Amino acid sequence: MIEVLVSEKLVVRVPCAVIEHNGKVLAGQRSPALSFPLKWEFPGGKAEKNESDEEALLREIREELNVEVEIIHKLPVTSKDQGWREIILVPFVCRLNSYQITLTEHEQILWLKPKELPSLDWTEADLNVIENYYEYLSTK
Ligand SMILES: Nc1nc2c([nH]c(=O)n2[C@H]2C[C@H](O)[C@@H](COP(=O)(O)OP(=O)(O)OP(=O)(O)O)O2)c(=O)[nH]1
Repeated sequence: MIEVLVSEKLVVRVPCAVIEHNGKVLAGQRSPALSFPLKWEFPGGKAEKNESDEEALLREIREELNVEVEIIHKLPVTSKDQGWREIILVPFVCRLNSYQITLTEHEQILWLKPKELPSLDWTEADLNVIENYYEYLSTK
């Protein structure tokens, strides 16, 4: 995991995936046992030492969903200040390359049309990701 102290604050880099398939997007609900319990997120997780954002993303998606994805587009980085640490979300639009999903960490997943995404209770940082995803869709 890469954790950098900047001005006494821990900065954590978290690549995450906006996975598209058949016009829908995958949303994952966090486990009740984790931080941000039961909030919705884009699958991904903290990068490890010496890992690029892309490598970390592909590894996390394999670990959490047991599928392969292909990166299509990098969305703007967004951050969430938690007081004691700052989470830097690095979102990538991805497509599925294998289709048999097995959940190892999430409580559940949902496939939603892009316009349906705001109906879920997302982590705060993800609201920016959704806005940036809409912006990306509008330019396609
Ligand atoms: N994967 C992912 N994490 C997110 C999103 N939004 C958001 O605030 N986060 C936060 C939740 C976690 O604190 C962190 C990702 O950490 P992680 O998934 O590798 O591990 P974790 O739940 O055990 O993390 P932690 O909070 O206990 O340190 O980023 C998101 O869309 N996707």
